[in-house]
Amino acid sequence: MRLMLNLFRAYPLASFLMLVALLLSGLAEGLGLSALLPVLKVALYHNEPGSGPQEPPGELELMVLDLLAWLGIPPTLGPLLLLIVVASTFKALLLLLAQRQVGYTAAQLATDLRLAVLRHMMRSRWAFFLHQPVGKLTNTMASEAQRASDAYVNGATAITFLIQSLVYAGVAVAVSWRAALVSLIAGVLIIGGSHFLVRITRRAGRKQTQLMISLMSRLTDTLQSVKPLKAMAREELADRVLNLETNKLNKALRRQVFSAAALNSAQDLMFTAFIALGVYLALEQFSMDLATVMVLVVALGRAFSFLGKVQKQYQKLMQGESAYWSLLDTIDQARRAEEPLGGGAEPVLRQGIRFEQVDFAYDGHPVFSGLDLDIPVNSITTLIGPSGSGKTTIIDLLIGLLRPGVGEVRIDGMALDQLDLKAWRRKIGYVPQETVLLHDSILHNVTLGDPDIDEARVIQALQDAGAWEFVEGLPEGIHTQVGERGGRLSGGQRQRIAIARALINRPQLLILDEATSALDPASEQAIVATLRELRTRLTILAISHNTALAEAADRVYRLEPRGRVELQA
Ligand SMILES: Nc1ncnc2c1ncn2[C@@H]1O[C@H](COP(=O)(O)OP(=O)(O)OP(=O)(O)O)[C@@H](O)[C@H]1O
Repeated sequence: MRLMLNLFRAYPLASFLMLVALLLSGLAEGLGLSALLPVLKVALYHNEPGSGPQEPPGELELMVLDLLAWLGIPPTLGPLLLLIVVASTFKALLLLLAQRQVGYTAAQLATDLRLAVLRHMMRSRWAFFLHQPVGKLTNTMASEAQRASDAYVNGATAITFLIQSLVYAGVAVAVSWRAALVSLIAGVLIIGGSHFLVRITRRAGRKQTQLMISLMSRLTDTLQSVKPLKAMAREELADRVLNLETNKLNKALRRQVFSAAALNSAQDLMFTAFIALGVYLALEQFSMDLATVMVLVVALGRAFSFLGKVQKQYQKLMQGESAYWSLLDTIDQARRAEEPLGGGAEPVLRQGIRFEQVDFAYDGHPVFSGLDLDIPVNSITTLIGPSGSGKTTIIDLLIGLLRPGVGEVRIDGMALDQLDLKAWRRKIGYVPQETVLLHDSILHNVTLGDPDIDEARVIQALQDAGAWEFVEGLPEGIHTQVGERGGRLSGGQRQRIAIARALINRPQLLILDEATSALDPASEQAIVATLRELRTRLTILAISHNTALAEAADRVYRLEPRGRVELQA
């Protein structure tokens, strides 16, 4: 129920409207039911209501008769039945209104949660983001957000049923408070007795949330490495890894389904047995009036039935609740890891970039100490060096994704910490080591969906990246779909699209992290020629294992293991 309170606070107006509609619909339902007693008396005794042979009219009956008198309607069968129909219509309309509100809020909740996860993850520190398994994030956004939204619907439905149950119990109290009190105690005992089944579901729900996170992480990892698995005929490895997780998940699901079914059967049985006993005692032992007993059976029967439904909805709420808390926890962790975005000064790059006595370590493992580096504007600087020597780390420090432990990265003399980091990043065109294209057209892959970029600019960027020649030759040109992760293009073609993507926003600094590694010598030469031309208008920093980029560079820094850096040219 903590979840419902949380959500009521998050969506106060929607929740208030829902509750008002539910309460009014409950009142309308109660009114309809209250008219049942006089109707039965008229039908059973063919007489005026209130003049039955057995008992003087009760309070409830008098209340309905007073209402009819006030409305100027005669208390005969026709108007009484009409009153029931009108009250039911009101109830149905108000319930529909409340449920529509619940539906809107639930959909809004799922969207808000998904956006919050995405937004906070995007704003988090790079080191934090690197530790997040992709599968966990997809699971959070797809499955957990949906389960949390379903849990809200279950909670709201439980409240609807609870109100309806209270209305029926209220009518029963008005008819005979003694019978109602005994029934209430029995109801509480039945609900309390079967509550252990709800607890089983809650535990199974928590287990399901944990297992789904782990399963989805493994699944995405596996799907990303299908090619080597297939190439080496080792698909069954994936099967084995996933089998264990899915079996555990199956067990949790089985427990959930069984406890839900057990609750259903146990409740039905106990409620029916109790009502049968009640009818027997009322008619045989206490010689109660038949019409009164019939109304009591209807009112208490429905009150019990709704109370049972409250418990079942609560059980479902428990299933989904853990997904909501897990999702909030993910959001909270990302929020606490929010990346500081610098001091706010406008960055200017007219002279150059300088690393001054930079020390950097990953979790206590030093990569550099006292690193000095100069990257002058309008030139090509290339970093070379063995794998693991720290080339990518230098780039991450320059982008501001990582912070130096000691020393400064300066842009035109200004420390990166003092700059508006986002404004600095907007000046950068970045081509990563592993090119991942989106499952969309070449146009979309270059613009990344920015509607302000026109086709002419895309073609220019493709020309600058040396990609236009092959794109022009494709049947649908820039509208060609590249397939999943760009699978319909060759490695070199994908890299050139990625370079065009980096150039599209006319950056001042172009960073290429081994971006030409998949190119054949001719394509690489073409790119190098392009970079030489671009050098007149932008600053280029490249990591390369290939000689062509090193030869074209104005400066080459060779990185050695243990953080030594040598300027070669
Ligand atoms: N996120 C990380 N957490 C911990 N250690 C890391 C992390 N990223 C890199 N390292 C370590 O830091 C060192 C430098 O890594 P970096 O990726 O900068 O090297 P690189 O020169 O770019 O290598 P390559 O040429 O293979 O891409 C390596 O020893 C690496 O193991």
